[in-house]
Amino acid sequence: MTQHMFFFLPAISGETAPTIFSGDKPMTRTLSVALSGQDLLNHPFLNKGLAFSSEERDAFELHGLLPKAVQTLDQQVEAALKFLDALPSPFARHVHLRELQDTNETLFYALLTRKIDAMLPLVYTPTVGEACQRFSEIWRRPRGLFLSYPERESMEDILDNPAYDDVRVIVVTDGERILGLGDQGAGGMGIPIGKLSLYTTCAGISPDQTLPIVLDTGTNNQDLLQNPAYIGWRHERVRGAEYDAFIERFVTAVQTRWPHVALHWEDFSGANAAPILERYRDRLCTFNDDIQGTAAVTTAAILSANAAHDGKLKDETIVMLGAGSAGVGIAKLLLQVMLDEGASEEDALARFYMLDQDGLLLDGREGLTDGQALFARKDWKDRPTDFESVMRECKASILIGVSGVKGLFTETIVREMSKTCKRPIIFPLSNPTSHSEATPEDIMAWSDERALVSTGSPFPPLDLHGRTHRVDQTNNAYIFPGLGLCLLATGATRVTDSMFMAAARGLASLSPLRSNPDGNLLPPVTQLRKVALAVAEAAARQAREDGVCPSFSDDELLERIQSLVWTPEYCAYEKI
Ligand SMILES: NC(=O)c1ccc[n+]([C@@H]2O[C@H](COP(=O)([O-])OP(=O)(O)OC[C@H]3O[C@@H](n4cnc5c(N)ncnc54)[C@H](O)[C@@H]3O)[C@@H](O)[C@H]2O)c1
Ligand SMILES: O=C(O)C[C@H](O)C(=O)O
Ligand SMILES: [Mg+2]
Repeated sequence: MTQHMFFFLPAISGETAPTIFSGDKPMTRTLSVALSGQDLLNHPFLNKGLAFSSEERDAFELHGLLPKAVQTLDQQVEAALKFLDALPSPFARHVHLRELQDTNETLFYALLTRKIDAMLPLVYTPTVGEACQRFSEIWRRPRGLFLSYPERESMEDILDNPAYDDVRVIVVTDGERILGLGDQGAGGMGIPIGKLSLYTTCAGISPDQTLPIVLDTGTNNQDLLQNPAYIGWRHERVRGAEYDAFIERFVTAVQTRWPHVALHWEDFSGANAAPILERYRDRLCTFNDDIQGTAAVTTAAILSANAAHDGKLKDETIVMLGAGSAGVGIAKLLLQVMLDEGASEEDALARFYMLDQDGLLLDGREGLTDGQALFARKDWKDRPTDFESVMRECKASILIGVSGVKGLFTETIVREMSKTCKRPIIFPLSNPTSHSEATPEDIMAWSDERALVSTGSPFPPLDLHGRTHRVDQTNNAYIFPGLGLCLLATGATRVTDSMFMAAARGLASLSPLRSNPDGNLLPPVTQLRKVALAVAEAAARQAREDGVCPSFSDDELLERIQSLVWTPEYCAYEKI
């Protein structure tokens, strides 16, 4: 395979995977490259476009293939920004950025790392949602793997391709619950691609060590099934034992091919996400981002709010609107915080009110999962279970929206909550923007500007008391890149819940609110690199404590984390 060429430097130490750069600054290194001509230009990881020097153009037979000008990476970044600016919509910018990613990854990541606040909403939430919905229109060239049910017998052969020898982290989806947009079938591929571009942008994981995968087990989205241009397997979703066997085959194949890989599950339906996590979490190094990553970032934001007024979580009353992967995941981690604060399990559970589309979860309701049953109320007999009534009666101080439904946090709800709570914590976390339970602007107006608001998708800043206030984005992007970095650096064999708790506390320690009473709950997205390093370090210490990785010293941990960080800069090439 042309992609498997000799462009890596030797591993830096021990089991650490090969990296091109070390530390946060690029080292002026020379890379030995075997490709030349069109093959070199077609290799997104090696292509430099007009940045090939004239000596390199001699050595790699590039004359004639490139126009005469030689540009620097800075000039390329400037030109790309100008071009992006002129495009008519975020979607058009997403499509152009994806093209850049597929043709020149160094330039793509230089743009992302230098302009992360502007680029994040384009390559990730919310624009990635539209990209998934329109994936059949924008699919241009292969990136990652589509493993379809009808081709399951070839799965192992597909993974065997030497092009994937260096893969260390996989993000996999089956596309059934893409953000709040439902079943997007094979179009769900936009999500693993977007998540992995954050592993590189925020945590510096080298792009050639990442692999996005869609398990194409069909779709029940009628629009896709009837769309002649649909790129996926035109078939209703495979369910039950056949689905489980397909997932089992996939996990076994992954484990055989890459025994030390970190496997990240994303955007599976509520019915499949938790059972898959439970089935595999003790078998390999794996986690579910919607359950565990979301729990950690939400816990971090709430711990930050509590710390600001010396409060304890065990004294709060929490309403969770949405009882799926995210809702149950968040509630479980918050419950653990209360237990750590010294609450009894009974007292702590009494602090939770969890609702789904059928209202408050009550003990004995049929069809509850184990996670939901834990939070089902035992004390609510013969009382109304609809959201408004529950809010009226329970006097919530924290309201979290993970329902995927726009507008459920109404004026009545927010005003009701603000009557009994001085600083209501209100987090409409559903994505994308169009599915948010409320806008920050409305919440602030309805709470007389007293609420602590945070959303899942990016929102414009607020004008509060004459000051501009950034809206926090409580999104698992604050956790998974750093967690992935921790897994690669430590070689952890398992991912424990306490590693997510440590990640949450590590993130909370960076809260601007700690030093400024008017500050935000979370650092800005411009600091996601710093955040990823802090999360990686906190999770790595916990991994060591939990005995799921060797007992590295603190210095060794830090060194291993830092040595993995890849920086998007060109290096010089010499011909093999
Ligand atoms: N901010 C983040 O980092 C983050 C992370 C994960 C998920 N999310 C968002 O959270 C939402 C849910 O994700 P999930 O993985 O938990 O999905 P899920 O399908 O597992 O769960 C959705 C839950 O919402 C409930 N629900 C649906 N309609 C409702 C209604 N009208 N009233 C009350 N509850 C209702 C469902 O019954 C279910 O319990 C999505 O929009 C997703 O984008 C955000
Ligand atoms: O993808 C995101 O922006 C966060 C989360 O994983 C989601 O499913 O909404
Ligand atoms: Mg998700």
